[in-house]
Amino acid sequence: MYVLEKAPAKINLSLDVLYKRADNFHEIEMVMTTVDLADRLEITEINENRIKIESENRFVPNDERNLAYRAAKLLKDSYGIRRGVNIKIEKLIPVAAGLAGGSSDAAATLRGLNRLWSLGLSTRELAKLGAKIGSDVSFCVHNTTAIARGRGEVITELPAPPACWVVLAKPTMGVSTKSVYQQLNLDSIAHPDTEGMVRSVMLGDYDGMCNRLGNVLEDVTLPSYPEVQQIKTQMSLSGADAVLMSGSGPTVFSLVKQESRADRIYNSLRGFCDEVYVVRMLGYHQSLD
Ligand SMILES: C[C@](O)(CO)[C@H](O)COP(=O)(O)OP(=O)(O)OC[C@H]1O[C@@H](n2ccc(N)nc2=O)[C@H](O)[C@@H]1O
Ligand SMILES: Nc1ncnc2c1ncn2[C@@H]1O[C@H](COP(=O)(O)OP(=O)(O)OP(=O)(O)O)[C@@H](O)[C@H]1O
Repeated sequence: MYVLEKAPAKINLSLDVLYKRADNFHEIEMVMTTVDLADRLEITEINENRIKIESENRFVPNDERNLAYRAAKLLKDSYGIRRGVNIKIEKLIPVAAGLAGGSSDAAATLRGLNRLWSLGLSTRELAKLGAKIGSDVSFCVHNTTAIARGRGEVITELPAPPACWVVLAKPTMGVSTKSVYQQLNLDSIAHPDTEGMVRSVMLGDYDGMCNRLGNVLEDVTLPSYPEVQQIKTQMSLSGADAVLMSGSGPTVFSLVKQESRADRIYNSLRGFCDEVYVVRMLGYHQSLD
C-alpha cells in the first residue's frame, strides 16, 4: 500500500511582526497562499517498524533531521502505530529559500499517513500536531490561502486570491530564518496593511492585492544580501505588477496578470539567477492524488 501527496511551496503575500513573545518566538500576522511548485512524496508501507527517508537532494537530510521524518514519528508516537514507512521525497522546491519546502513535506506526510493508516484526523487536528514540528507546518497542512497568526500556527482560511502568474527567483545563498528574526529591529517596522490585504483577497481585487504586498523581514534580509534587492529591481523593470521577498528569503516573487510579461521577467533573470520558475497561484484545496 502506498499514498502520493503533493507538497506545494508557500508565498507570503503579507508578513507582519507584532512583538517578541516571552517564549522568544515572534507574534506574527501573515497572509499566505500556495503556488504550483511542489515536492512530491510517495509514502509506502514497509515490513520493518521504522521510518525511512529517501531523497536525492544533497541539501536534504535523510535521517531524523528531516521534517517529514519528524512528522511521521510524531504521528506514530501520538497514536501508538507499530508500522513502518518509506517516505520518498522528490524535491522540486528550492531548499532554505523562504518557500517552506521542509514544512510542506512535513504537512504532506501528516496528510498522507492520516490516509495510509486510516486515522480519520481532521485538518485542524493535523494542523495542531504540525505546530509541534514548526511554525509554518499548520498552514501547510491546510494547504490553501489563509491568515496565519500567533507564531504562525493559528490559521483562518481565506478564499483563493485572484488568479495570476507568479515568477519565483531564488539567489544561490540560503537564509537562516532564526537569524533573520533575531536581527529584526521591532522599533522601526513599517507595518503592512494586513486587513487591506485580507479584504483584497476576499474581494478578488488583484490591484488591491498588488498594492498591499509587504514583508517586514525584508528590513533584515535586503541589506544583508544585495542580490535580493537586485532581483526585485530587475523584476520591476521587466514589467512585474508587484514584487516581494517570501518569508525570511532569499526567494523573491513577482505577480503578473499577463503570461507574456511573466515570460519576459523569466527571461530577464536567466543567466543572472540559477533558480527561476513561472508558476500559477493555487490557494484552493488541492486534489492531492
Ligand atoms: C518566516 C516564515 O517562514 C514565514 O512564513 C515563518 O515565520 C518561519 O516558519 P518556520 O521556518 O516554520 O519557523 P520555525 O522552524 O518554527 O522557527 C525557526 C526560528 O524562527 C524564529 N521564529 C519563527 C516563527 C516566529 N513566529 N517567530 C520566530 O521568532 C525562531 O527563532 C525559531 O527558532
Ligand atoms: N524535507 C525537507 N526539505 C528541505 N529541507 C529540510 C527538510 N527537512 C529538513 N530540512 C532542513 O531544513 C532546512 C530549511 O529548509 P526549508 O527548505 O524548509 O527552508 P525554508 O523554505 O526557508 O523554510 P521557511 O520558509 O519555513 O522558513 C534545510 O537547510 C534542511 O537542512
